[in-house]
Amino acid sequence: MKTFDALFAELTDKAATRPEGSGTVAQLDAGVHAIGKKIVEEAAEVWMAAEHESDERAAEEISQLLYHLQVLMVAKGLTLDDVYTHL
Ligand SMILES: N=c1c2ncn([C@@H]3O[C@H](COP(=O)(O)OP(=O)(O)OP(=O)(O)O)[C@@H](O)[C@H]3O)c2ncn1[C@@H]1O[C@H](COP(=O)(O)O)[C@@H](O)[C@H]1O
Repeated sequence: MKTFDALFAELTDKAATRPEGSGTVAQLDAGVHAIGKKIVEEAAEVWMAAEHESDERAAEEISQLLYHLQVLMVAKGLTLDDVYTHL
């Protein structure tokens, strides 16, 4: 099972190596504005799933929100430590 830290390492590598067909690379190329809009969309989906759908659906939407937050971190050049220091 993938962890938050392992996903971040994977996305950081994708940004550096830019493999063909990577959705992450496409999002990074779209830029911070587009990634930010995706985060807002995913956050709304988390809310709706938590209030109206199953726990499994809510967990799935949360995983997608975490992914998009990580894409934004990579786009901004933020590290895990930059965030963890505020937890
Ligand atoms: N964990 C994720 C992940 N979660 C969410 N997403 C993306 O976020 C989208 C979720 O969007 P929705 O379900 O809201 O569907 P949608 O609105 O139709 O999506 P779009 O049309 O906006 O793409 C998915 O379609 C994926 O594009 C993810 N994309 C990739 N990963 C992981 O990131 C890693 C790198 O992926 P690639 O860069 O694609 O190789 C791999 O381990 C992947 O499993």
